[in-house]
Amino acid sequence: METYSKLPVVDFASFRTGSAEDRKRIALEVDDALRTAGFFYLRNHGIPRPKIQDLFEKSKQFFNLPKCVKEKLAPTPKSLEQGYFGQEKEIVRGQKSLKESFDFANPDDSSNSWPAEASVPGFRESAVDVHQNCSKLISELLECLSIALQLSSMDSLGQHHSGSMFVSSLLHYPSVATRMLRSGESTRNPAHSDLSTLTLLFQQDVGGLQIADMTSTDKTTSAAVNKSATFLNVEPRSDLVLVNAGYLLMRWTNGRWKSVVHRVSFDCGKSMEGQSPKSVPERHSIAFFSFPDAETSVEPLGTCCTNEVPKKWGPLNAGEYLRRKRGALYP
Ligand SMILES: O=C(O)CCC(=O)C(=O)O
Ligand SMILES: [Fe+2]
Repeated sequence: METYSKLPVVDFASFRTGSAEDRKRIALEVDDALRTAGFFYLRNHGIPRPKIQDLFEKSKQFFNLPKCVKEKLAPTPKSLEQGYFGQEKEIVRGQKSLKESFDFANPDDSSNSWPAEASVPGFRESAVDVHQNCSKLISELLECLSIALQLSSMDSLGQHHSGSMFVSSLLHYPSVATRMLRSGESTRNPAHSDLSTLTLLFQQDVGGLQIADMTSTDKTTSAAVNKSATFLNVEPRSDLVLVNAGYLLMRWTNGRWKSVVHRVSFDCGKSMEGQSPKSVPERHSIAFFSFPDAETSVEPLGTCCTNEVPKKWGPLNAGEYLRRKRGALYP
């Protein structure tokens, strides 16, 4: 039987309350985790668990609504990334993913579309509350990253993240026949790396997330990594939040921090005992993606460029990059 791999666990408690040395130590731990695994679990992240559990409950009620009700919330061309995405709507390298999601942005964003209050009472309130808590955690994490990168407060990463481009995504992977996933006929979430600077991921007790061991391959594109790398099974931890670096943060740090390819399949790390081997149980997760403000020019930071590792990329306009990438994902 396969097992779960060990991911770094960083305790964030003393980042808020500790001394300057405590903050520096935590920044170094995060730096190390992002240089190696690209992913880490955060303990004492400060978001109350009941709030997350409540949103998982509301999310389940939402996905249980009739398809025709959910589809009324499909994004319009104007609100490209917000609303309901039905199963098989996302196409990556010609492969359809067996998942549905509901995405929303900054609570003030007029392009958000919400279900009628009576259909899932308290859904919007719970979602906005968690979104705001995640935004606050992102600000603290960016402060921590800026310490690791030795950036002055004027140049800190937080300066470019007002929250106007943050997106929350409620995800549901319905139960599916095991054979469909094993044969590669279908996928739950195809191998990809995130576009974000940082991503937060909340899980319950159904796993399935797999992360590429980037030391096992010399490939870099998601498709090639998917074929050639060893994938590590992530143990789902409902008490911790999973944090990872996306493409924009990798580019900003001149490759110092890895944007690691990952995918969702069935939970290989879990004993199949007591489960029906014919199907894999449904999985719910909540992802929060932080992006820099649209006008930001993302260019490798001076503190990340050396003679040994010269600047690898030129400037990239964050807003244009996102528009281009999202347009390709949801044609
Ligand atoms: O649902 C998950 O566990 C992962 C989701 C993910 O990787 C994504 O939406 O980018
Ligand atoms: Fe992802």
